[in-house]
Amino acid sequence: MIIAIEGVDGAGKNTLTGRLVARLTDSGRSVATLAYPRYAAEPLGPAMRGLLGGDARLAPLAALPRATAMMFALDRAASRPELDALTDANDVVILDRYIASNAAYGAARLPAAERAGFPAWVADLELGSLALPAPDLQVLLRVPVAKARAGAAARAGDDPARPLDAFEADGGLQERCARMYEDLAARNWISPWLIVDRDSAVGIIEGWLGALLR
Ligand SMILES: Nc1ncnc2c1ncn2[C@@H]1O[C@H](COP(=O)(O)OP(=O)(O)O)[C@@H](O)[C@H]1O
Ligand SMILES: Cc1cn([C@H]2C[C@H](O)[C@@H](COP(=O)(O)OP(=O)(O)O)O2)c(=O)[nH]c1=O
Repeated sequence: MIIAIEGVDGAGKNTLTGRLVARLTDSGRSVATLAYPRYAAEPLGPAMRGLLGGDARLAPLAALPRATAMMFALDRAASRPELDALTDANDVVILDRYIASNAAYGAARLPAAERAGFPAWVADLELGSLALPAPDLQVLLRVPVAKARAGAAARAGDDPARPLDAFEADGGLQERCARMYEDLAARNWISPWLIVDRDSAVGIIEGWLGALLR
């Protein structure tokens, strides 16, 4: 079973993923995780990092939301053997971001008139052309954008190796993204969604999984 954790930068996806792994492991489930984008995976990882980090050589690509989204989608397509192996070997695979990140961030980067149609473009590309598996459950970790931004900024301050990237530094983008996520979750885009906050997230997700894995 594939669960995707989604939300704006600094929402707490990585923290929640760790807590879920601990809780599920304690209850005897086998769990694996995978985080997208896969910065460490050649050949696309360094390009995605450069694109988000403002590498001037990639500026023409970074300026095009569809080109940027294509890069993230191709990273997922290239991860398919790893994703399939993890899915086969475990009860639960938790993904820290997946296809909906492209729908939310890509739409948020487009002019308003092109936004509404973008999630369908992503679904056609990733579920259609690239034949990626739909997640069984998508979790929107809902945190006020100002709070998430403060978390991302604190993390960047604590870790010199992790400065804010171009998307994280753009407050307007994060606000539009949060609205896109609300829209995707409200209409259960490509699969069922759960909306949770930081405090209740682990318990609610565990409850859902208990029913699904029975
Ligand atoms: N449940 C929580 N309660 C309080 N702080 C949290 C919680 N989850 C995450 N944080 C803090 O918020 C910041 C961003 O968390 P992180 O998990 O790295 O977010 P993301 O993976 O969504 O970017 C970190 O400083 C983290 O310690
Ligand atoms: C996985 C993915 C991420 N993104 C964006 C969201 C983030 O702002 C950015 C980087 O992902 P992020 O998870 O924030 O990586 P890290 O926290 O390790 O730097 O890429 C997309 O636009 N589409 C995608 O498919």
